[in-house]
Amino acid sequence: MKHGLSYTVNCSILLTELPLLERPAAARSAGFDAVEFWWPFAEAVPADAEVEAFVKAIEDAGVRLTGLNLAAGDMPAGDRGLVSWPGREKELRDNLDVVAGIGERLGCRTFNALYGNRVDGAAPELQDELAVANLVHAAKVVGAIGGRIVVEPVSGIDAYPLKTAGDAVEVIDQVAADNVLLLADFYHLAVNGDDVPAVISAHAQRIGHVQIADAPGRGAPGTGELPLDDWLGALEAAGYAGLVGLEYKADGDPFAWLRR
Ligand SMILES: O=C(O)C(=O)CO
Repeated sequence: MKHGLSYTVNCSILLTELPLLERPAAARSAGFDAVEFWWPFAEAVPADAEVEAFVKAIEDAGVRLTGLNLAAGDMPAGDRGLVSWPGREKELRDNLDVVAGIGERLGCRTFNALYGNRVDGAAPELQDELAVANLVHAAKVVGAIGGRIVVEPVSGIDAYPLKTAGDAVEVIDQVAADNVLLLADFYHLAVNGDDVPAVISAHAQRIGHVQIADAPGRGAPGTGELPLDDWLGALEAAGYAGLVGLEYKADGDPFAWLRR
């Protein structure tokens, strides 16, 4: 390893052979003390009992919840966030209250606000204005518990407008809140053709979270061609001291590469 950064297991993409609530304990058994999740409920505002079961699963597993995505719509159907989606403002705000409640109870302070896809019939400029207003609000809500919002460029969905770190930083600049930072997912950035070493040099101070997967294929490190270890070393040397989210797909033992 060319870095000393610690990992957090993304339990929405890993360990998916298990029911969601069993994944934190499986991450713990595999030797990790930190997990992160995409929004783990079908609804933006789930029933109290569902929230209780989720909180209990994390607490009982003895892991920390280190990251949580805001509700993002129907992810399997291709939705990637509500932040710029006209007409879903109330749902997003209601969701944020639940998110902050979970964050407060579990000590989670990093929240991924997926931007949302371009919507047919909506003017992109108006979607972008709405996104900035929603992110200002989100920053206030999670700021009240000492939290931060991270904004993520994503690959694989043409309609998702934030492709590069520069696209996300442009939005973050407009929000102009200290607790809104870049989520640098090296897989998404590389697949979208971004220059990851240049992103690290230009934006290391504004990176609030990092995630990794190899490309092509979004598999574990070593299954593709990305120099992830070099990039993490460069990121650490540039001052990043946060966690690295393991956000890849895996068959068999998902953590074998860490023991090699
Ligand atoms: O949708 C994805 O691929 C993500 O990384 C969401 O956080």
